[in-house]
Amino acid sequence: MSEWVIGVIGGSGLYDVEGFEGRDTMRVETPWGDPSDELTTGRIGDVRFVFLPRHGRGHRLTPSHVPYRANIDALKRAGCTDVLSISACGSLRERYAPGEFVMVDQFIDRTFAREKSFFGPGMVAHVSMADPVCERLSQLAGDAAEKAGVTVHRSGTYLAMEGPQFSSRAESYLYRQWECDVIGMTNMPEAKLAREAELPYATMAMVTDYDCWRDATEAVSVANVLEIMQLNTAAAKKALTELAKLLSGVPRTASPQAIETCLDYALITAPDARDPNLLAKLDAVAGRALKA
Ligand SMILES: CSC[C@H]1O[C@H](OP(=O)(O)O)[C@H](O)[C@@H]1O
Ligand SMILES: Nc1ncnc2[nH]cnc12
Repeated sequence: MSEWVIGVIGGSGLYDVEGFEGRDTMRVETPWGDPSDELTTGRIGDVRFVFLPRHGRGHRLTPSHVPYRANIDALKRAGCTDVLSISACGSLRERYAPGEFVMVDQFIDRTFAREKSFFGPGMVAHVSMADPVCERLSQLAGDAAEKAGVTVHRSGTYLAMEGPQFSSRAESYLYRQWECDVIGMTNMPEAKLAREAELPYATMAMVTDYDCWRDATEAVSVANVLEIMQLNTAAAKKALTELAKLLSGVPRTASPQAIETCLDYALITAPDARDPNLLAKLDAVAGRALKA
């Protein structure tokens, strides 16, 4: 595997990426239903990208209704080697200001109304989420965002809440006590599913607001998120161009965290206890490990 194929999941405000050469769209069917939208493929320079708007074009899907399993399966079927999430988030820290980007390196998952695994009765797997993001991809995307002129924080804990309502002040204070740095509604279970699919995943979180803990600022609203998002998405698009430049001519090697083979240590169900129907659904995400 030597070519990079970067899957990009665009969040709120990022529904398309102009500037792909050889742009094409494709509908991908998955055993987990339809993904949020068509995939858009193309190249920036000589690097291949596959773009998927998380909430669908027109922002039709709530965070609870995003088909996370179908999205990750579709990106895997489309040949992605790595997946970059570009997401809006609220800041829980004074020093992470609106307009700045945070390369998330940890998550706390407080979502509760979503399918969180490709596995289940008849094929059980337990992947490690100790280090939930691909450090190499995170570093590269952070470097690219800096080259695009953005202030980038290289670590941060992302609290994933169910939504769709924003947090109460008491919740916002609590998450600060838990030492979370940013808050959003979507990157879990996405990161878990990417790991199950052996896809290196990183989150470029674009700060849009201070949630509702900060006395000096009005509480988050969609209006102020969208205002900042317009600036942030322009920067995110520039960052993708810079990422392509960084990857250009660099052969892809396996991730230093061996994410592409993590299922070798995760599958636990005995071969004769496996459910053939579930195995068939797992063809894209776990086909490599199940054949081994
Ligand atoms: C429009 S504000 C709340 C919304 O924005 C974030 O979405 P995404 O992560 O897809 O950029 C947040 O998680 C909420 O879904
Ligand atoms: N304050 C916030 N809480 C949850 N999700 C968000 N997305 C953008 N800002 C947010």
